[in-house]
Amino acid sequence: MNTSTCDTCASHYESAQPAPKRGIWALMRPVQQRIHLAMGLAALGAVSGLAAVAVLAVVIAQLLGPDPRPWSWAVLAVLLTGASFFLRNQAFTLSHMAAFHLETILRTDLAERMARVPLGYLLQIGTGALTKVMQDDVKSLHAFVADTTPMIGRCVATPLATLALMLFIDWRLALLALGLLGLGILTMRLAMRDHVELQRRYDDERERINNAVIEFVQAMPVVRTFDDGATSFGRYQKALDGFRDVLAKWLEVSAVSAKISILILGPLPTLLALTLGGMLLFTGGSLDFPDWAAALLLGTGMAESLMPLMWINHFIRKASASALRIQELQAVPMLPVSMGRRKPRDASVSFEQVRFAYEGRADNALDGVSFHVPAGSITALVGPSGAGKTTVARLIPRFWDVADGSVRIGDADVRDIRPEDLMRHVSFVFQDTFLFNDTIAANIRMGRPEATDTEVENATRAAQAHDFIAALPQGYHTLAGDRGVRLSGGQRQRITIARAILQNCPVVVLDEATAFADPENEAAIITALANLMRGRTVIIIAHRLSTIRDADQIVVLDRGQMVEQGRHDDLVTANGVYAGLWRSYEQAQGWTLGRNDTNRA
Ligand SMILES: Nc1ncnc2c1ncn2[C@@H]1O[C@H](COP(=O)(O)OP(=O)(O)OP(=O)(O)O)[C@@H](O)[C@H]1O
Repeated sequence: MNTSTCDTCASHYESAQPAPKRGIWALMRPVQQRIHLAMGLAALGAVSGLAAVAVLAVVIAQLLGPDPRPWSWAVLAVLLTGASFFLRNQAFTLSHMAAFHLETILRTDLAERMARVPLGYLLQIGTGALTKVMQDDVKSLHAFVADTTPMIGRCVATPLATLALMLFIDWRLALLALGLLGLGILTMRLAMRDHVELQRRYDDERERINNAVIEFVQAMPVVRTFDDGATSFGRYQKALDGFRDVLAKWLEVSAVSAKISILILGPLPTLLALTLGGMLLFTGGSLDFPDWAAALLLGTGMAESLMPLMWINHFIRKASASALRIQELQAVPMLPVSMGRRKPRDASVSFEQVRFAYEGRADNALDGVSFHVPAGSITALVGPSGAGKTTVARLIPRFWDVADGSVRIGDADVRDIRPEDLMRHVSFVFQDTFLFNDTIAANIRMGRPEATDTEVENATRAAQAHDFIAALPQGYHTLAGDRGVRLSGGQRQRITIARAILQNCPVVVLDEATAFADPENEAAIITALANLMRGRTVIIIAHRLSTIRDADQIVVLDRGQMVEQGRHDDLVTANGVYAGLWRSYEQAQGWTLGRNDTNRA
């Protein structure tokens, strides 16, 4: 993206920097030392446990010897067992602390990034996908660091340490146990053949089910008005069938070998092999009883200690997928923060040769758009659907940055204005009003946190919202938002207007604010908007052309270009695009009245 027209932007999009390392281990780097320590402690705990078993074998040897006084060895076995518990416990405490720390780091980092990536990007990916990454994926990484990393330490250390001890005790029995272990690993690999492909298909099918469920639930009100839900339920059912097929295939491919590997890696086959092999050596006189007992005690668990690797692999894959999604979000280029700190000189707004294209679109959404909005005047953006009106409105608060040209407020390029200053100069009333899960007063106060109760009430009265708020069970202290009271679309809009009035910015951008209001609400909203617009520079998108008849200036857009500019009467006389839109608008109004008249007749 070209930022050359921005005078003093110090930083460029971060994508210009070399791509950082990807993957789960790269993401865990901030807590890497603690994780390594946790893995080391877990490994040491496993080795202590094995050492305790080996010492028990010495105790047995002592008991069978000529002078049976094994007490000091018994005490050592107890101490080693205690040490094993302690080290295991420490490893888990450490890994859990690392997990919490990593979770805090990731959540803070993602939240800070989300505050700086283009708002338009957030709109594009949608809140569902964003929530999944910030909640589920971060949680899955937490679980991996907390529970799986110490397990990896143990799984690696146990078979190695057992093998070393076995080799020390009797190399022949060690080789016997190793042979079984090899056989187990071989069948395990057989069970996991085609695993990568099947896992990919499994993940895909799961994703399809998730999407089908979301679609099924979200689209329910729409679907049910057209059919009985059979279409979307059909898609859901199909996704379930696909999932079942993958599972069946997986079972078919791996069931037998998985069972065999579980059997081989279980303790019994090794026990049996070591008993029979040991018996032969013992009766042949080349193995004494204590060594045999030690090999039996140690070797039995060697193969079994590999079993967790089967599911650890699954955890690593799951956490890696989460890590990649988190890193994708982290890689979104952030809007450059201005070092210029320019302040707008006045409340005028101008677009200068603005060109802008949405990512992935070959055509320009705006192409060379220039217009000037003098301070304190009202400019209406008009044009057919897809002309670029919303894009113009969204470039002012930097939902995106322009590709060429500039958007200026009081002669300062918006990219040179600090975000806080931009917020202080421009307020926005968009269609999709969002209310936080907090009291109505707190929602309005977001416009100016230090505002007094009287100021909040005055703004609310000007926004025609005081009466309905006062009538709510807890008045201004009623909860709004997700878990709060249900407010109508028009009521929510008036709360947003109150927020903007309280914010008291010299420039106001309105996006079709009255589009969905019912007649009663509409009258209230028009009064509220008139109060908001008074004395301010206003840029308004309104489909209902009657509301903008008196605008100081109408900017007519068509296919991303400004095709006309002027006052209503002049544009109607000019008989161009606006005149056509106006005629259609009047006809639509007339059609409605005509129908009503007919009905009445
Ligand atoms: N997020 C987006 N990603 C890709 N293209 C987009 C996006 N938003 C808008 N567009 C495209 O940019 C062009 C201008 O869209 P814009 O929403 O600004 O038009 P509009 O005049 O506000 O339309 P409407 O009156 O229907 O809301 C259209 O071609 C549209 O398809």
